[in-house]
Amino acid sequence: MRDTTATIIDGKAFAATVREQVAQHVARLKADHGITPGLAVVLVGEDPASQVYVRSKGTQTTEVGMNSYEHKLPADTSEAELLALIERLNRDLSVHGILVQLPLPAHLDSDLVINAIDPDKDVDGFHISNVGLLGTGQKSMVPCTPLGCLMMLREHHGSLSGLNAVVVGRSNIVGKPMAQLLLGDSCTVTIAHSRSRDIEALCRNADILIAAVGRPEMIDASWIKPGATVIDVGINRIPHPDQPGKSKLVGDVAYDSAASVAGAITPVPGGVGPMTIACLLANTLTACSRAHGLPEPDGLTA
Ligand SMILES: Nc1nc2c(c(=O)[nH]1)N[C@@H](CN(C=O)c1ccc(C(=O)N[C@@H](CCC(=O)O)C(=O)O)cc1)CN2
Repeated sequence: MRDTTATIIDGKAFAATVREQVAQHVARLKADHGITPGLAVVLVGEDPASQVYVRSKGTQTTEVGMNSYEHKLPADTSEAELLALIERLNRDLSVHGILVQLPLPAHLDSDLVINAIDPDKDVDGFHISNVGLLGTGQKSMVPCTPLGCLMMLREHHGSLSGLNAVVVGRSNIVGKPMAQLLLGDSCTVTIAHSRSRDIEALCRNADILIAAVGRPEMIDASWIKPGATVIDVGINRIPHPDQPGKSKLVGDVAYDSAASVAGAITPVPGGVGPMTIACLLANTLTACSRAHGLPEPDGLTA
């Protein structure tokens, strides 16, 4: 083990700079073209974490000068009602971005709902057209969490070309698009998952390790190559070890252990999470610029 500790990649501070850049572009869009980007967020049901995220999205959208449209629907909303709302938002010219907060209640088919969103307004980048465009290296809307990770990696490393990147987790919303983005930046990419053989050895080969499995503190120092950059996407609430009845937020990485070996690491909270919403604002600005045939903001897309 090295006796140094890792550089902390401060996602909270980075997200503030992204929001500032978005705000400056929005001010220019208003002043020069009389355009205000609009983001519609749809929440179905009362999942407490989703309510917090949706509130935060609304507040941050208005703080950067965009219009925020919140649609809160009851948990028993039918698929037909939800699809009708999406259709209305697709046609609404004041709405440039549409996001349906996940997870949806179990009776709703998430794939069907997401694929009903106009791909040009799909600021989550989850629509099958955007998935295909990203996978073939074409211009698309890019999922917010992986985009935030990529921005932090580019800022920390400069070029990522030729680096070994291991993504632990193969979800459609983080693992797979993250791997595509790293490939786009010329990394050598491995996607590891629960069935991977000797997953620790795979990870120890990584110059860049992305943890996106949703298992609290699964990855410790013994999985990490000395000096590697570790990006922790996990957000897991566990019982607080010292305060009975309270909970604590941890990532997929055992932070103290990992930080003793890694070269750089994102904390939880305050790492990837804040970048997710900042990138949602960046994507809304991108969608608005494209809709009006205006140049896309530099440094805010993949
Ligand atoms: N339609 C979508 N649904 C969901 C997404 C998404 O990108 N699109 N991602 C997650 C939830 N999420 C945004 O929606 C999100 C999660 C976490 C954070 C965040 O800032 N986390 C903080 C800690 C917050 C806390 O104390 O609980 C941090 O990590 O510092 C922002 C957004 C699932 N659904």
